[in-house]
Amino acid sequence: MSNGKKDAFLVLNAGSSSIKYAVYGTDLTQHLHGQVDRIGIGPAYHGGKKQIDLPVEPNATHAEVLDWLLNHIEGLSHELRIVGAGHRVVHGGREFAAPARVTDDVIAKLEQLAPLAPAHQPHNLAGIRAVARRWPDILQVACFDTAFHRTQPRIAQLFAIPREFSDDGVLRYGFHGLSYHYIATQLPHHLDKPNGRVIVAHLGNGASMCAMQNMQSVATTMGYTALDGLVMGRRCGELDPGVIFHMLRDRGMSVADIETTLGSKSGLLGVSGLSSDMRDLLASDSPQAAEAVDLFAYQAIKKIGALAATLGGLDAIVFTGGIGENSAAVRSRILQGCVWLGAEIDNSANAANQSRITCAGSQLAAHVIPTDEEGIIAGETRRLATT
Ligand SMILES: Nc1ncnc2c1ncn2[C@@H]1O[C@H](COP(=O)(O)OP(=O)(O)O)[C@@H](O)[C@H]1O
Ligand SMILES: CC(=O)OP(=O)(O)O
Ligand SMILES: [Mg+2]
Repeated sequence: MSNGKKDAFLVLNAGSSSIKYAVYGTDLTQHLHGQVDRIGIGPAYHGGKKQIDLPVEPNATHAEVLDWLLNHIEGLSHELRIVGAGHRVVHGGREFAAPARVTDDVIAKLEQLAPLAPAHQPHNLAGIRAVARRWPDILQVACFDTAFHRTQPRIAQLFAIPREFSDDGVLRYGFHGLSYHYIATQLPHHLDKPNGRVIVAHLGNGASMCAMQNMQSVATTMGYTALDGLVMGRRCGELDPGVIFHMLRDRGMSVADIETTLGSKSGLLGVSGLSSDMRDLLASDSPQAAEAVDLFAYQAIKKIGALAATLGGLDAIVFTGGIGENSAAVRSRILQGCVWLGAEIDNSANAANQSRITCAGSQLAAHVIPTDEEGIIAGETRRLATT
């Protein structure tokens, strides 16, 4: 405490279409929490019960939104003194298997990983730099999306390419690890068999699944980058690598064109031709929007089948992330494809976003658990601040 102000930690979580923030006391009491979403479409701010359109252009960048947000947070938190900041950093590569204090050397290493997470890492690093400018000399902690998946067995991390690549770190790292870490801490409060065979589906603008056994990651759908796996808002997910040769050779596309096409013009946006936002697609009567939603559900069902096979069966599935937490329609579509695994959906529990959305006695339990990446980052920031 200084000047009557209470010490506090700021948490920033920059996703591909959102920036979430929170401010916690040193006892981890949450003082503020909010987010700007729909970045790139028409940013809107939600904080507490307030939802406002931002005083920025509809196509405002993450950097412009961040600038507005830090001013806004400072305005809201004048009784607090920011003494540390924790950041979500999407790619930690091979080196960062645990949260790290940010130093110039750490920033340089994270910068090198930025090409592997172009929709995230630059925003994560911009957040670190913006905080350093505003609150020089405070402790900053980087918490990695990749770290939770380091428990995957080697076989789950390997691509079937020549060994020299894997030896150099071309491996399935997996992402959304802060979300999976939080959900793992919640499984004992929700599931009958928290140590059993569980698939957690983090369905947001980026989407992935994690197969857990004993609450640890044993397999995941994202890979070396966050492009692999499920259909996402703007990312293609699983793709035959031959399509890339076709784009290069037969369409004369550059590497940069291909990266933009697969990383920000594909997924729900590319298939629907309408929007990357699931809410827009569900509200639309266009056949292309319906096909995009069909493909999203189809790929999710397919990946559940594959992950359930690696687990040798399935006890529970947990939905989280913007779509997973809020869309009864999408959860219902996915669970209809899990009847063979013993899912009996409870439609009224599902419509109400309740914690358990399958009937009592359903062989496969399905749950909705809101994620809290910010809470995990705050805990880690305090841990590093006090050790
Ligand atoms: N009520 C809803 N129904 C369907 N989809 C929703 C709903 N609320 C949010 N979403 C979806 O969640 C996505 C954002 O998820 P979120 O996990 O917050 O994103 P990010 O990946 O940027 O962290 C939006 O693009 C939108 O498609
Ligand atoms: C890794 C990733 O896809 O994150 P997000 O869902 O926040 O875009
Ligand atoms: Mg996210």
